[in-house]
Amino acid sequence: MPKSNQDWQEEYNRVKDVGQYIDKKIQRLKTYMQLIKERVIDIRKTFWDDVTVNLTEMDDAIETQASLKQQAEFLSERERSHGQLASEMNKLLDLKEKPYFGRIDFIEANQDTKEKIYIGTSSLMDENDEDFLIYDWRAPISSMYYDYAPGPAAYRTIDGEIEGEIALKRQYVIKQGELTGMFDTGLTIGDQLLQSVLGKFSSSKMGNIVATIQREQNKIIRNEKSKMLVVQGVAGSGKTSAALQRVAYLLYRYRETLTADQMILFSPNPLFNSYVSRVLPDLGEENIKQMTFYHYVEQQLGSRFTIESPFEQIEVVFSESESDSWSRLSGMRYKSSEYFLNRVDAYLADLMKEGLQFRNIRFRDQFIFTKEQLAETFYQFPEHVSIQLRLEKLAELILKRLNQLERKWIKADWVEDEVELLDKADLQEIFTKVENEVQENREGYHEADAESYYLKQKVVRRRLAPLRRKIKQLAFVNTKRTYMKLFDQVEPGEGITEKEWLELAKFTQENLQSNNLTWEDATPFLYFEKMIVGFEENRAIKHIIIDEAQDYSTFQLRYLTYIYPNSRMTLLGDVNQTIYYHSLTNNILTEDAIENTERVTLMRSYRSTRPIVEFTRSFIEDGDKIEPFNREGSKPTVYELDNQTIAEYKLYDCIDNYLNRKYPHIAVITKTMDEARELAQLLKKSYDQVQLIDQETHTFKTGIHVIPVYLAKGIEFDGVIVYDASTNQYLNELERYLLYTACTRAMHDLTLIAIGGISRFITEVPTSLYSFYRVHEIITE
Ligand SMILES: Nc1ncnc2c1ncn2[C@@H]1O[C@H](COP(=O)(O)OP(=O)(O)OP(=O)(O)O)[C@@H](O)[C@H]1O
Repeated sequence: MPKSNQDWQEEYNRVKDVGQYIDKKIQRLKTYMQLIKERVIDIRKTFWDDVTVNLTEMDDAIETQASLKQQAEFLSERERSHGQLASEMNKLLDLKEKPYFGRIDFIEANQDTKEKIYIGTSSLMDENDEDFLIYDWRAPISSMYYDYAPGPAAYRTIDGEIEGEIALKRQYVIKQGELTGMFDTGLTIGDQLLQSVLGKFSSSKMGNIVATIQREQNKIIRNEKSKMLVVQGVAGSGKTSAALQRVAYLLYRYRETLTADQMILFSPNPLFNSYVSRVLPDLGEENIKQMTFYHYVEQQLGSRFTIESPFEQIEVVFSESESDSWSRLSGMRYKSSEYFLNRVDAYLADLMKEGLQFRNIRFRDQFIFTKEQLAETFYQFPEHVSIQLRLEKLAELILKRLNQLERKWIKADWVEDEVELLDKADLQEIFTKVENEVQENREGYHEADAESYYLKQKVVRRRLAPLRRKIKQLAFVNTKRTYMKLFDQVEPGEGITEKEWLELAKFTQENLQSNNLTWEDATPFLYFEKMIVGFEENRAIKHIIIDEAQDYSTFQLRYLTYIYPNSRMTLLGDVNQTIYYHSLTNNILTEDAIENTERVTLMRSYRSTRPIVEFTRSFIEDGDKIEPFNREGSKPTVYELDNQTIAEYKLYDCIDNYLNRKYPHIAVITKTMDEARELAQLLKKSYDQVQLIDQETHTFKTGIHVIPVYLAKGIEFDGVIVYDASTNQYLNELERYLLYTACTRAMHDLTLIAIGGISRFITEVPTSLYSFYRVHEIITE
C-alpha cells in the first residue's frame, strides 16, 4: 500500500514528538536519580552519626540494635529504589532508540472511535498519565497485532473478549529515534521487515523478535492454559526465540505473582546459555536461571560418582557399532525406555518386601548397627509403610542409639586425650557456658566436673557430627548396591536378548562398582535413589522450559515433574535434530503418553535462506512439509574430494571466501571432538580468531568456530562448512539427524566438504538443489 506524504509526515513527526517526550522524562529521571544517589552517599557517610550506640545495659544494647536495623533498612530501601529507577532508565533509553515498531487502528464493536495502538517493547503513558503513547507488546490489546490481518479481530481481557475491527496494521523501521521506513501489512507481519531482519549478519547474542513475531509463534508465547506445552518445530522455526519471548510474556502477564527466579530454562549446552543471555535483559526482564540437565545431575551425584557427560556418551556412540555382539547402544536405548522405567518401578515395589541394601554403621571401628540388623529392623515395619517413611523412622532409632552411646563415650580414654587438642575458642565457649550455669546457682553444681564433662562432650559430638549428618541424609541405605542388584535379576525384556542383558548387567555393575556412572545410568539411578530417600522438591518453581526436548528421556522428564511439582512445562524440540541414541526410539515429542498436553507445530523455517532450507529438508522424512521463508541466497555447495590434502586446501578456500564476505560467525562443523581438535590446530596456523568449542566453552564470540555438531545445537552461524560430509561419516539414522542439525545451523551460506564419496543423505537430494564439484587435484601456480 503506497503511503501518502501526509501519512509519512504525521508518523515522522509523531516519532520525533514521542522522542522529545522520552528525552524530557530521561532528564527528569536523571535529576531524581542523582538526588537519591547523593542521599545514599550521604546516609553511608553519616550512617554512624544517626545510630545511637550504647552497649552498657541490656536495654541499651537492644535499642542500639533497633537503631542500627532501622538505619540499614532505610539505606537499603533507598538503594533498592535507585535500582528500580535504573531499570526504568534503561527502558526509556531503549524506547528513545526505538519507541515502537508497530501500530494497529482498532474500532471496537458498537463504537465509532478508532483507537491508534502503537506497540513497543514497553509501555509509555502521556504527560497526564491518561493515555498510552506506546503499548507494551505483551498488553492484551497488542495480541491482535500478531494474530489478525486488517478486518474483524478480538482480544481477551480479564472482563471477557473485546471484538471489533482492525482498520490498519502498520510497521515501522526506526533507527536512533528517527523514522526511516514504514509498511502497511497484511496477516503475516511484514515479510519485508522480516526479510531485512533475517538477512542481517549474525550476532554473538541472540536478539529478541518482538517486532516480527509470527502468528503461530504467538500461540506459544501467549499460551496460559496448558500444564504442559509441547512444541515440535522444524530447525530455525523460532522455538528458542518463542520460548524466551514466552518467558518475558509470562513475567509481564503474571507480574504480581511470578518472578524470574521462579522459572528455569534447561538448555542443551553451556555455550547456548551465553548465546541467549541477552534476550530477556533487552526486553527489560531479569534473566531466568539456566542449566543443563547434566549440570543438575552433577550437582546431585558428582561428589560420589564420576559422571560421564552426555557429550562423552555421544562420542562413544560414534565409536560403537550395532553389529558388535553386545554394544552399549542397546543398553542406552533400553535404559531410557518406558519399559525400563516400569521395571525400576516394579523393583521399587518389590523392595517394600525385601532386597533393600544397607551399610554398616560404625564409629571408631565399633559397629553400632550392622547392615543385617538394619535390614531386619527395616523389614519389621508393616509392608504398607513407604520405604522413605521406614527409613526416616530407622534414622530416628539410630540417632537415639547414638545419643545413648554418646553418654558412654564421654567417659572413654580417647576422649580424654582429644580434649587436649581443643582450641582456645572451644575452651572459651565451655567456660562461658559453665559461668552462666554457676550464676543459675544450681544446687550441688560442681564447676570443675561440669567443665570436664562439657569438654568431653564437645569432643564426642564433634567426632560424631559427620555420622549424624549422614544418618539424617539416610545414607545408611546403600542405594548403589540396591540398584546394582536390579541387574542380577535375569529379565531381558523388550528389544533385548538374554545374552545382551547379561552383558549389559555386567557392564553396569562393573561401572557402578568403581563409582562410574554412564550417562544412560545417571538419570535412572538418580530417579531410583530419590524414590527411596525422597525427592528434594522445589515447590517455588512455577515454570520450566526445556529446549532441545527431543533429546530427553522419559526418565528425565518424569524426574523433572517430581522435583518441580508445582511447575508448568514448556517442551520445545525437533525430532529431526535428535542427537542422542536413546531418543531414536523413545522420542518424547512424538509420544502420546503425556497427559494434559497442548501441542503446537511450527513448520516454517526462518534461519536459513530458501536454497539452504530446500537442500536440508531433503534429508529428512516429510521434509517437503517444511516451509522455507522466502529469502534468497546461493545454493549450498558440495565438494567431493579425493584426499585430505585437497580437502584441507578447499577448506581454506571456503573460509577465505566467507571472510571476504565479512561473516562475523563462521563454523567448521565436524562430527567428533577429536576431528574438531585436529582441525582447529591446523586452522590456527593460518587464521587468527579460531576458536575450538568444547563442552567447557561458555562464551560465544565472533570468529571461526571449530565445533562438533552436537555442541552446535541451538546456535547459528552466517556461514557453515561441514567437514567431512562423506559417506563413512554420515551413514546411519542418527547420523542423518546429525548432518541435518549441522547443515541447518547455516543462515546465509552452506558448504559441505567430503573426503571420498559424499554421504548417502546428500546423494538423495535432487541435484538441482546444490552445486556439486568433484576435485581430484588442485593445481596451484
Ligand atoms: N518471528 C521472527 N522474527 C525474526 N526472526 C525470527 C523469527 N522467528 C525466528 N527468527 C530467527 O530465526 C532464527 C532461528 O530461531 P531459533 O533459534 O529460535 O529457532 P529454533 O527453532 O530454536 O532453531 P533450532 O531448533 O534449529 O536450533 C533466529 O535467528 C531467530 O532470530
